[in-house]
Amino acid sequence: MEINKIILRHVKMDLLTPFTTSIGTEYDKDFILVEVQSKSGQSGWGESVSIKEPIYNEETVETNWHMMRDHLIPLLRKTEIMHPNDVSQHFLPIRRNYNAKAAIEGAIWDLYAKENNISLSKALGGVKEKIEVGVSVGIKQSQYEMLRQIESYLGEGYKRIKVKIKPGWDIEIIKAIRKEFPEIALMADANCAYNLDDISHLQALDEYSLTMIEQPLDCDDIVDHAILQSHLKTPICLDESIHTVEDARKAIELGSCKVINLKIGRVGGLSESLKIHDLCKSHSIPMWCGGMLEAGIGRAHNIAITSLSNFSIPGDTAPSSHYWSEDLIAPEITMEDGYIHVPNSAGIGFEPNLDKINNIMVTTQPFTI
Ligand SMILES: O=C(O)CCC(=O)C1=CC=C[C@@H](O)[C@@H]1C(=O)O
Ligand SMILES: [Mg+2]
Repeated sequence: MEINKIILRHVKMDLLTPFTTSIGTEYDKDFILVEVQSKSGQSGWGESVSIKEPIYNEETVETNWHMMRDHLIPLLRKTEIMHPNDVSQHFLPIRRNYNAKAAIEGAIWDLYAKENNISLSKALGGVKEKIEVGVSVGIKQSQYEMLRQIESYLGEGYKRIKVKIKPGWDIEIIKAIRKEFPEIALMADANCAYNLDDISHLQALDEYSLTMIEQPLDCDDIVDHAILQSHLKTPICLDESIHTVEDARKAIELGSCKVINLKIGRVGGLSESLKIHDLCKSHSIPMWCGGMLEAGIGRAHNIAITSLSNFSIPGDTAPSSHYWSEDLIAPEITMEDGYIHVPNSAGIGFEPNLDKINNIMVTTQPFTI
């Protein structure tokens, strides 16, 4: 692969509706788009999932820009990329900064798929032509508002409902949801809001047939989740705790979880995602693709990875119109009867809308390679 230019774009988009979790509320998204150009004239696109504040992980838009400009892009100038799998190897000397690494690596995967005239899904080993879509419902002001929102999402066809919980907004809201919707596929995401003193409290959730409880304990924990899982009937799903395939191996070996939420940005890119996929598949640990309120570029990458066989649970891959008044890709991502079709055109299968991107741009900088 003959990459000769990388363009970083810091953009800002307003969310259609604020999104509240146990760690905060997002009203808009600042994030970085990565365009990788090759001598062939093709462009590959990636999107960083880092947000303004370091509240989900330690990265921010600012740290991304610094890491990309001062460390990751200079590294690429000194190395040769024969295949996208080489990128994460070249990035190994740099610790963590997984969101920044994934955005660049994802753009290179997209470029590679385009230059080989195959979809990103096929380049990754995808097997599905359409994926089931779940939706993540933020914390609401009241039970009534939550129940009406879920009713509305079910009417749109979503295959799985994920609700956010935290101390004081957990047992009662899950009980109310189950009373009104006894049969739906329902899961809860705690975003690290509990600790081992809450074991008996969380055991109360076991009677509501949740498909999983996501990340109940600390964001870097694997050991205590194993203790908690031994006390719960409900499967634990890990999100924030899993940064590498080694984390996933340890979690599986310790029995810390029975499901893994895969986020391409959290694990440093698609190559690591494939390793985690194959490990989970070999241990019969089902996966789903988590969301980070991505715009269309990042969402397109999520659709591609979700087409792999072990992604057996609907992910947080709602269509463009769930998040944005206008997405930054054309065509936008749409959902039919709770499914999104996996593009079979080259690369991520969606073109960047450069007019939209220029209108929402905060700053941009090109780098020659
Ligand atoms: O992208 C979506 O639709 C779901 C977003 C979502 O649930 C999250 C986004 C960012 C951080 C977290 O609060 C949360 C998650 O844990 O998945
Ligand atoms: Mg989560």
